[in-house]
Amino acid sequence: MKIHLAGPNNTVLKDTIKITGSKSESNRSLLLSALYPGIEIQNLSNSDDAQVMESGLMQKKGTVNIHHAGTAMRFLTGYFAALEGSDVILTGSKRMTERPIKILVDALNELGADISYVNEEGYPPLRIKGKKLAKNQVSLPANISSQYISSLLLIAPSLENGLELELVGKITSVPYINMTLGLLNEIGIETSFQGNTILVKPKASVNPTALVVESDWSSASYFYSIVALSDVGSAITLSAYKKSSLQGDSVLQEIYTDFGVETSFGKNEITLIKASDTPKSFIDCDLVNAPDIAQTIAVTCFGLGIGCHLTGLHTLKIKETDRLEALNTELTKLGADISVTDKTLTLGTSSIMNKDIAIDTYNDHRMAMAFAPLALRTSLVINDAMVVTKSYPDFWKDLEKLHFKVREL
Ligand SMILES: O=C(O)C1=C[C@@H](OP(=O)(O)O)[C@@H](O)[C@H](O)C1
Ligand SMILES: C=C(OP(=O)(O)O)C(=O)O
Repeated sequence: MKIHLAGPNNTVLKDTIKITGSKSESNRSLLLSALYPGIEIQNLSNSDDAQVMESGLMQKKGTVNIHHAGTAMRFLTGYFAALEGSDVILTGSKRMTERPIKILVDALNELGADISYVNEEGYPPLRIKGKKLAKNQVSLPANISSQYISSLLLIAPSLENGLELELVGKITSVPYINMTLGLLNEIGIETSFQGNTILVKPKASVNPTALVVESDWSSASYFYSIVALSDVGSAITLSAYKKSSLQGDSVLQEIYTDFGVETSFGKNEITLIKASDTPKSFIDCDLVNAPDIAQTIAVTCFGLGIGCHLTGLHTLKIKETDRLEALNTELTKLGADISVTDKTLTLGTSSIMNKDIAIDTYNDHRMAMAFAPLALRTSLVINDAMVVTKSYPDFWKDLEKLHFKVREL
């Protein structure tokens, strides 16, 4: 579906929006509840990625297709590898067959798993025959994707002797590792993370617990961008959020002060307020701990006409699409002065914004959602707009609530 998007007539925005649960917390919680009966999950994400995770966990034989969901691909690889009696082909979308998984497969096979490649070595689809994993120590490179580490950590307490992981190299996306450990701790599993070593103690069963998934901070980023591009006095309330979050993308609160957006916490909610019309003139930001908000920040800077230098982006090339190339192409179409390397993005100060440009989304939900706030400055076309269902199925409905004009073409 292709849409034409225009901003609201009144650009002082006021509304309240309930955002679905974090897909990262949801997919971890779903896996833990499959391993440990008695875990109840509240505010589960309604995203495609959580749905494929939930149905994947119910299978033990045959083909399991997780479409575009990186977390489901990586977490289910660990899950099936340690699930005695399972025999599955784990596969996904065409893009998923291009996203590397060798580091995780090598680590699991080293622990005693039986995983082989159906086609190309190092990439899905995988043939996984579940068995008891005999060893409890392994080391793996930590600079490509933290999801490999989280996958091992999630099954770790169910292994007879727990797990000791040694992380090699510079660790990327650290908050996601801490999120995994935080959830293990919430259900009573002991862990430690010191230097490059993570330890997880074994646990045969857990007490009945409710895991309350916080709403998704990466999804909140699009409203930060909308508020940044709106007029002073705008106030958008989002629920359900906690002051002490497991999600690294909650760093948005600090980053967006540079764009004049203040965050105030209420009970289970945040209000984003456009407090000032004088954003910083240049944004310098290392996003190694929060890669999923890179697209949002780059587009906010472009919308405000301010330059930026974003670093720590080396993982963006292996996500839903090569996000650095996608940003380069789409922002150039809009008139931006942009350059990218394989780990950085630089945007020059610019006042040009071409009108009615059709934004391609490359099967990447974040391309569609990151560009949408620009409708406050110019009308846009978003191609393949329903890509948003990967993490945020109600995104366009929520923009209509804010009086954006969303017209199907
Ligand atoms: O563990 C997770 O839930 C995630 C980890 C990050 O991936 P990388 O560790 O591959 O950067 C992030 O980009 C992804 O959206 C979700
Ligand atoms: C990278 C992402 O997801 P995944 O790796 O889980 O597909 C994302 O949602 O931005």
